[in-house]
Amino acid sequence: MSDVVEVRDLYKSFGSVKAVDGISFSVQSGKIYGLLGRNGAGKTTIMQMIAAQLFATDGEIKVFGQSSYENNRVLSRICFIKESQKYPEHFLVEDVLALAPSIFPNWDEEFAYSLIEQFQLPLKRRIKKLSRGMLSSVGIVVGLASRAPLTMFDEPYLGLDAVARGLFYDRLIEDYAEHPRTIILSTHLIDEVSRILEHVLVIDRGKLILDEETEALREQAFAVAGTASTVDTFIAGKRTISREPFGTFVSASILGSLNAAERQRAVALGLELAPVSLQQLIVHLTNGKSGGKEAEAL
Ligand SMILES: Nc1ncnc2c1ncn2[C@@H]1O[C@H](COP(=O)(O)OP(=O)(O)OP(=O)(O)O)[C@@H](O)[C@H]1O
Repeated sequence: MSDVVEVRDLYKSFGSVKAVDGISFSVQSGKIYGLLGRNGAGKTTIMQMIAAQLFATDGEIKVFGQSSYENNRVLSRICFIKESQKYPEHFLVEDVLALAPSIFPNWDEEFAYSLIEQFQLPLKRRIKKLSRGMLSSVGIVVGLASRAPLTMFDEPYLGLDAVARGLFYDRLIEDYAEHPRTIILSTHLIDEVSRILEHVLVIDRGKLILDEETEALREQAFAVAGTASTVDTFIAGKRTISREPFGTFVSASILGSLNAAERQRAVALGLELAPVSLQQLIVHLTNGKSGGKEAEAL
């Protein structure tokens, strides 16, 4: 698989703030990446540098094998949907759709209009009169219908309700299956998006602290649920990430994998086994690396 983005020893400072502090990673083609981390971790700054909207203080970024700065061949293959996307003052929703084909060579107009309908966006309304959620929906429509080979969504769902977020995930995964491309999604809602992420990059205070395939991560832990005493007997001696009581029941997350005999024992004891929450696992794995409480909630 070829690399769409290669980031090597990347630094970005704003005065004394080290927003990005020596990061290296690669993004492979045809995968969905989650760029995760707490507020101020450096996610937006990294995406801005990939999209050539910000100069690095030091380090190297290659996108499709080249520098993206003032490079139209590369920039025409990137769609970057920002959290605070700005549009010209007078723009209507339909003006955004009319402009898009000149920016994105793979723009699919029919798909765009079907998304506009599904997100219930008013074509004739001024962008500046849209609600926060509607504005996010416009970004999502552009991001999806652009079909850009590298599409980056930076917290694309501010103000979006759960129904609209579900619609976004469903349309993204369906369209991605038909038109494979590389997607980087920055988000705090890890569990909500975990089903669509194939790879996670976790940033903490400007540093990359986790770079892992989602499947490999999931195999590092499991959840077990049942009556408190049975769960406690089963997890004795195992590395417990969390233990949550629900009345007389308990659900516990354990680090490590189970062999066949242990699985059989769990079933015989009447316990339920399930994959662990990605959010919980990432928080646990990153706590040690980030030095404590800071990673408690991503
Ligand atoms: N233009 C700027 N001038 C000064 N500091 C900045 C600037 N842009 C970002 N920063 C700082 O750089 C750090 C990283 O910010 P960034 O926006 O990349 O974080 P983020 O991970 O995207 O956060 P969030 O999840 O809240 O959007 C923060 O400390 C932020 O205050």
